[in-house]
Amino acid sequence: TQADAGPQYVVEAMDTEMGKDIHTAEVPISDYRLIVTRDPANVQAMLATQSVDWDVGEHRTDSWKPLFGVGVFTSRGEAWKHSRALVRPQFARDQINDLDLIERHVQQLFSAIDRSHQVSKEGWTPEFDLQPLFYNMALDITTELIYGYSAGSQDPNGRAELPVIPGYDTPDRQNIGMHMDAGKACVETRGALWKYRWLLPTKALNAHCAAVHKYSEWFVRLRLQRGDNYLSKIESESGDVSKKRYVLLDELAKVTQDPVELRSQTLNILTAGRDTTAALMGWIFYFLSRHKDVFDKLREQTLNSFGPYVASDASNIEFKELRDAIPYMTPVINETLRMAPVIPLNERVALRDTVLPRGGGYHGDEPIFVPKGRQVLIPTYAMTRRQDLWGRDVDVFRPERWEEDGGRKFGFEFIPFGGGARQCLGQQFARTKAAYVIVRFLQKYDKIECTQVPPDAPLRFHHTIENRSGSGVQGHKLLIAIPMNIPPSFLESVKTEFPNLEVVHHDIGSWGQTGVPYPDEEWKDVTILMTFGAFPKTPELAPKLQFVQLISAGANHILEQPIFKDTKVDFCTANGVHGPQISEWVILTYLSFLHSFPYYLDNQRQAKWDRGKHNVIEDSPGKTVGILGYGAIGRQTARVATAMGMTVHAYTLHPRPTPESRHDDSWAPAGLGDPEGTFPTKWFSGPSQEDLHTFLKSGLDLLVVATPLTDNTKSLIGAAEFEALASVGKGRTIVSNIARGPVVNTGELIQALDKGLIRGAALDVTDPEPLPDGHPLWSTKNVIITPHVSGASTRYNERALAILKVNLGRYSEGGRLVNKIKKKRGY
Ligand code: HEM
Repeated sequence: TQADAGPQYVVEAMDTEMGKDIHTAEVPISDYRLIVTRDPANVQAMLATQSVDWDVGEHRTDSWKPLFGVGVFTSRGEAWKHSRALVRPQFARDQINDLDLIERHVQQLFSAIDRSHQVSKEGWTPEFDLQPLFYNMALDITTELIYGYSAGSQDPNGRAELPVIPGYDTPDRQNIGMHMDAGKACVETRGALWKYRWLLPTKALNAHCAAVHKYSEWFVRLRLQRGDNYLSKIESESGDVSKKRYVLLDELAKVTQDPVELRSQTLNILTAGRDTTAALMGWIFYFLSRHKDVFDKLREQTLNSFGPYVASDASNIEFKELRDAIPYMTPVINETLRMAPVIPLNERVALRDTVLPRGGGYHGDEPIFVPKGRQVLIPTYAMTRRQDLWGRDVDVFRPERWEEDGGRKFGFEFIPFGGGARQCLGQQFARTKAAYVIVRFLQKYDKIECTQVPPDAPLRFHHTIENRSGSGVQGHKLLIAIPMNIPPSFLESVKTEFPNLEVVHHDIGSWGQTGVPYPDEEWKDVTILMTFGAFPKTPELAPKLQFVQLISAGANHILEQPIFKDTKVDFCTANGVHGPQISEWVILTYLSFLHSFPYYLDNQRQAKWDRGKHNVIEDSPGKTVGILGYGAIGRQTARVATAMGMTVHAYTLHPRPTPESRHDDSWAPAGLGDPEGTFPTKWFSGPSQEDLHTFLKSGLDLLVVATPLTDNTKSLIGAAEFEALASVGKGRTIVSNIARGPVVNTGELIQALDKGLIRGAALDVTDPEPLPDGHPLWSTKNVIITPHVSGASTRYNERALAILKVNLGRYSEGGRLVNKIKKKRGY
């Protein structure tokens, strides 16, 4: 679906188009018919009791085969039986739940967090996305379990050295995750377009398949060359040689020596085991961060059983205890899987003419005929959203439901791990791994806070095995072409959070530079660009470009660029970078007037001790600031002014009558600005001069001009407006312009100051600009002028990069980009 929420769409479509009590339907899709059933009785028949009549469809098997070969996950019929018999015994062994292995990788996860996210004095790390870290960790654990050596994605510098196989290049451990993800993305598109898959280009898919195969083949070759138990005896990355380790490839090679079979079976397990558990852990922490009561209860039980965190010692955590010692653990994991089944859609195909037990007849409770070849969609997600099965609070995350009535028993209405003949082989391993990671996390961290806004935004699922958060920039290339140094800590944190995003930085000479010293052919892979105004020579050179993050708060300078005008590329501004420094400038100059600072500074220059003006000094509590244009700068100014005891009046072009309409979802540094729009006590709006004057006559001590310069705002503040201010303010208003010079009519401003209609003017911008020598404004009384510098701050770059990071996160989640420019409007 457009919203990329296929599983939810199935529920909504069934509920609205058929009714909440209809659970099985046949739907025509283009030129074929599909059965959808969320009836556990039918699901049980297909997966278990009548499984001989059913198998997975060729969409699944044939679309996956190029990438992972024929294995337990990608085969049907006899080939599947053979595969299952080969790998199943491995999962019955306790050694597969190797807690030492998991512990080492959990420690690397903690180190990755510590490296990139400095803890504040209050003990909090900055906000970051855990999901990609879980993907890395799961990749490392699964590759080590399967091949003996981990991909080392969490700690590339700490990778164990590989032996040399003469004539074979060592495998590309750096990029295996990226190739798997990008290959999977191609496979999914092929699967979705199944009949028309021949329309799709195959070059990228072939390249990813070749890279994934080559990776696996290298280990298979090593094992076959060096013989039995070679892999399990190699020194583990911890340097521990004392214990014989479990390595899946070692064990499988005792049964078959066919290199293609070994490659395919191990890759099948690698894909089945990696993304699923990573996504599950992501969802668990998704819910824990939103449910403090659950977090606290689980943490209390964890500490009671295993004590507080000791980095070097996890030896008291036993496999069995993980299951039994923390009663709340299974309810939390189950409830997560109910709310967010990692595989929300499954399917089967009828191998022969057959029946499903329910869905037919007038009341829908009689069997239905299913002809051979008909595909049946099993919306796992829809079954765990049925109120009649789970209760009215079905949409609420409540682990306690699993503890009620002596513990909830479940059947085929809860099948996150499938069921029957093809039930997941890794369920135990996945649950152990998830429980172990939770225990170590809760031992180490006493709180976790969700920073998503709003925290209860709808869940988004995709039809494939993944949690949408944080993984969506895999295979992307970010080019940063800006005139600034990028702190290594920033690059490091981007690497950690978006491990498969390629980042290239060009420190171009100046803001004005339009070209990037970047060969034309290199542009072709760039998908994300950060710049002020440096673009490829033609849009065609960057065909994959998806979004551009500008480092400026405005976009006037790019409106005529073909890449802006003529393409669908999204553009985002750095709106919000200026809030803190410009609001400080506004208050600084305002207080300078109140505290007679220009007078005292002049005296100081002349070494003159003269208290002359002290009896006219004022302070600001109780005074009123009017903010013309309530955007990022205005909102931060309102925050500071409110803290000083001032009253805030806001003016916006369009009315903001409801609390929602006062919200602002553009970027602001954490804890700053006024995202909710709650500081103004009065809100004015309207396009006419009369509307504007109503605002100006509201008794303003300070008027902050913070509106963009457009044809409509040119000379917006002129003689009539100064009169309006004076009619109520009696000459007490100070006008502060931090917008653009032409918004205020310069000649009429000078007259207003001369006539005493306003008390003073603080101008960071003038018209003309730069203000020429001898211009009368220089010598007008009660004016403070600075040369367009209020937006400068040593922290500008840091904030611009923070916006980029927010947008990388949002883009990767498929979410709405922050500060996105509406192209028609131009800002
Ligand atoms: C939260 C974690 C996991 C979930 C939710 C999950 C879910 C599933 C589901 C729903 C199926 C059945 C597919 C079908 O009916 O066609 C399945 C199959 C399978 N899973 Fe998992 N899985 C998880 C973790 C793992 C892990 C960690 C491994 C291995 C290390 C694994 C190995 C397999 C294999 C080999 C199959 C194929 C079984 C067959 O077709 O015979 N899974 N999994």
